[in-house]
Amino acid sequence: MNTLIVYYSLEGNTDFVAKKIADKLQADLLRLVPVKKYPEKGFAKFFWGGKSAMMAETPELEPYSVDWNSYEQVIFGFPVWASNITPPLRTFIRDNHELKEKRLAAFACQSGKGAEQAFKKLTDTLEGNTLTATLILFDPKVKPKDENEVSIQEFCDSLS
Ligand SMILES: Cc1cc2nc3c(=O)[nH]c(=O)nc-3n(C[C@H](O)[C@H](O)[C@H](O)COP(=O)(O)O)c2cc1C
Repeated sequence: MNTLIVYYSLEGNTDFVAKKIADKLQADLLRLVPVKKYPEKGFAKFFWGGKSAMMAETPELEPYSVDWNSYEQVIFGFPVWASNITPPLRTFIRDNHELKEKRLAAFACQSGKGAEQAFKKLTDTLEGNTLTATLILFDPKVKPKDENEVSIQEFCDSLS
């Protein structure tokens, strides 16, 4: 199934997983980049990112293009922020109503908890569409584990 992986990553964990999934499924990658970058370090990172997620902001994105006729399936990837999806993904979903017609799945990276809640909030943005599969990983780039490889493979198997 022709698949597009749409993701945002601040610190590389989601990017790490997105590339693994793309490799296994022969999927294309679209990394979302906000025009105004989020701080990457210290208190400012948690403060501005957390606030933006809690307020369900929709930041402007750097230009991208998607040929929607080419894809039957879209996989969203995001880091959990304040038990929510990351704002750049919210912008993408708002701007691409073609998603209503696609098979959708999602994976989330987190350091503690909140992914289940974030998936519920993600589903709320999907105009009645649902997620066929979800995957949660714990800081997979900085804390690599064999079990992550297994769960990534199972996720991909359930989608192909
Ligand atoms: C602003 C902000 C808010 C976060 N909120 C949560 C949270 O609610 N729950 C959690 O488990 N991790 C939280 N994290 C940690 C990230 O979700 C986690 O480190 C993730 O693996 C980072 O992915 P990335 O490297 O692709 O950015 C937060 C990180 C940031 C920067």
